[in-house]
Amino acid sequence: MIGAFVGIFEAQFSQCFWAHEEAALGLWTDCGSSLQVALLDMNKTEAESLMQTLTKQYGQERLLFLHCDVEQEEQVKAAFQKTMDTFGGIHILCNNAGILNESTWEKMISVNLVGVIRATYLVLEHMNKLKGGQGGVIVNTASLAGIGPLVSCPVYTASKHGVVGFTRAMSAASALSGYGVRVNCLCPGFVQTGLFSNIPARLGPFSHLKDGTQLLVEKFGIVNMSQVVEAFFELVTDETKDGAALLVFQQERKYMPAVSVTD
Ligand SMILES: NC(=O)c1ccc[n+]([C@@H]2O[C@H](COP(=O)([O-])OP(=O)(O)OC[C@H]3O[C@@H](n4cnc5c(N)ncnc54)[C@H](O)[C@@H]3O)[C@@H](O)[C@H]2O)c1
Ligand SMILES: CCCCC[C@H](O)CC\C=C/C=C/C=C/[C@@H](O)[C@@H](O)CCCC(=O)O
Repeated sequence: MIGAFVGIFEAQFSQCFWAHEEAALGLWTDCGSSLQVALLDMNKTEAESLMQTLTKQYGQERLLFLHCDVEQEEQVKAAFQKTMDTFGGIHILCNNAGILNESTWEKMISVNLVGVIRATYLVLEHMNKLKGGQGGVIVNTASLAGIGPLVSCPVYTASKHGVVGFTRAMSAASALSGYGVRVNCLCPGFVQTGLFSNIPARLGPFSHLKDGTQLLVEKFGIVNMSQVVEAFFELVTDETKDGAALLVFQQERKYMPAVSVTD
């Protein structure tokens, strides 16, 4: 799991993650009797606090924290190899790392989109059945802004549209190639996390559009983190879901049908 500390996954991690353990373990024959988790993130401070909590609940042998910057190929490669060496396999990858700052838009593309592509290609070296892997599932955290434009965040919107498009194409490429790896994406609405704080400062040249964004927040409301984690597990455990974009609203979650140019 990448970028899973502060924010969406951190708060609900233990309650939801282990509640779905049996369903997740049932997907692969080589998983052993318990779910093991590698938490990769560049935020070591937050990691240490979460790891202490999880270790008390689930034991050190099932958890691994690895400092990893998704912008750095060698760090991602090393983190996946360490995970393989420690746990013997990788069956689920969640590409969750993401940032929002329209002033540093190249970095946002590098983390939010290029980082997802990089981690996907590197994990396939271990997951892909054609390379000796056991298959698996990849869930990329996109956003509702990956489906419809968030006017005040044009490049964030582009990065998330890219994640949705990459997910759908990678899913089809994997299926047609026989990799045995499903690829889905999560599209949550607004969630109260670090990324959602101090919004005007994050809008850069579009800070004058902050009021419109606030109206959108009031219109859509705030999604609870547990709703996002539950949606994540639906994409992991439902083997019929491949190339899916699951939208998570405050009151419901629903799938966004793929659009074809011949529709
Ligand atoms: N908060 C929302 O309203 C919302 C809604 C929809 C989607 N999302 C997406 O959810 C994901 C998680 O964001 P969040 O809201 O929890 O924000 P957050 O800032 O609380 O968490 C983001 C996590 O990603 C990590 N990260 C950032 N850059 C990284 C890098 N280069 N390498 C490795 N880790 C890195 C951070 O350390 C942090 O742990 C992001 O992809 C975000 O775009 C957020
Ligand atoms: C500034 C906060 C950024 C948070 C980014 C997160 O990824 C959450 C994005 C959440 C919602 C995005 C909604 C986008 C909606 C638009 O595409 C458009 O459909 C809105 C039209 C609404 C209306 O009818 O007025």
